[in-house]
Amino acid sequence: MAPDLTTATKTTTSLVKQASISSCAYVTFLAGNGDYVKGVVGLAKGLRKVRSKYPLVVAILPDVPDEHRKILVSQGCIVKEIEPVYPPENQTQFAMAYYVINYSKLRIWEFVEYSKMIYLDGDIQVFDNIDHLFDLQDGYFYGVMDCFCEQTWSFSPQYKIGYCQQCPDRVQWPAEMGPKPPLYFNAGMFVFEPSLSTYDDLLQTVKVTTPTLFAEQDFLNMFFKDIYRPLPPIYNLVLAMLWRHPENIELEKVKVVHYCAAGSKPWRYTGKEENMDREDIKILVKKWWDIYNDESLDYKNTVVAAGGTEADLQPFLAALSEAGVAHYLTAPSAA
Ligand SMILES: O=c1ccn([C@@H]2O[C@H](COP(=O)(O)OP(=O)(O)O)[C@@H](O)[C@H]2O)c(=O)[nH]1
Ligand SMILES: OC[C@H]1O[C@H](O[C@@H]2[C@@H](O)[C@H](O)[C@@H](O)[C@H](O)[C@@H]2O)[C@H](O)[C@@H](O)[C@H]1O
Ligand SMILES: [Mn+2]
Repeated sequence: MAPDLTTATKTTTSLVKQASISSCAYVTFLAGNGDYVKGVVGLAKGLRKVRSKYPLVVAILPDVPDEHRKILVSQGCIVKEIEPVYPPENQTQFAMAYYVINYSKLRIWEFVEYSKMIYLDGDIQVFDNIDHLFDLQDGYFYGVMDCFCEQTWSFSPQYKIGYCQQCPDRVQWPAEMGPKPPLYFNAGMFVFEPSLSTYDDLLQTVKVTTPTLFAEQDFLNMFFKDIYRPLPPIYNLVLAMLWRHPENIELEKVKVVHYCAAGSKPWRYTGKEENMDREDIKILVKKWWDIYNDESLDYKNTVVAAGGTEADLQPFLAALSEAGVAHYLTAPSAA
């Protein structure tokens, strides 16, 4: 017996009231006409599965095809087109050539219709509700510390001496190399506050900052170093931590998984790359696919499961969208 619309209406009204106060949202970034759109669809469904009460905004570059945009809207995402941001002309070899497009992530600071946002890469999945992170104290930049031990870091001074912030006593930072690097976050997940003044400052600063190995991730670490506050690794498991620093990870407590290790993107997974034949990796990839393939988590089914057809709920969905609240009502748990 589907709940009557009165219930849905009450839920809607309270959600609209709440959102207009907090105006929070998750945000991710999509570029190109390739298969990362699958990552974003998986993320949208994962946030629904954990019953997040906030919407997912997708900042897309102009090269994202209409067909992908329609898929994202059909999954309840708020799609916002952004212009690319390019670093100054440079001879720098990025750790991965395509990192140059990641500077475009900086546009999300312009989304000032939201007071606080959580950025998540498209190759991230949220397996437990993390809405409580929106209650973190304002005025800081929150993210999870990265690891410097993977091959992708081989051109960095840290890698060359075997130093990693995840185990600072294994190899001490030598005094002759100057001060120890400040704590460094992985830019695949962070909690931030959109602000036009910060946005302008970011864009001005990027124009005069020489690009380095990890592109916008290095840039953001430099820019926010004075207000950066580390979050526990459960909020952004950089997969390499499983084999580089297993002592720092309790996999059963992890809430957010970042499929950034080489060969770990679930939608391209073959199991052939180094470490990709590990049992924990196979389990995490399957967990991603279970959500991606779960039709009960599709936006259109969650609206119907809330007791109405999409047409019945249009006025309320429009109000929700206006208030920046999640586009869907909490459906009976799919699990
Ligand atoms: O062709 C691409 C490459 C990257 N991205 C976006 O940029 C983010 C950062 O790239 P990636 O996650 O591959 O970097 P990694 O975390 O693996 O270093 C991705 O998660 C996507 O959100 C994209 O949309 N299309
Ligand atoms: O453009 C630079 C990127 O740098 C980061 O990815 C890296 C980092 O995690 C390394 O520590 C890993 O070794 C590596 O595999 C991985 O690609 C961010 O996840 C991504 O969003 C983006 O900012
Ligand atoms: Mn990533």
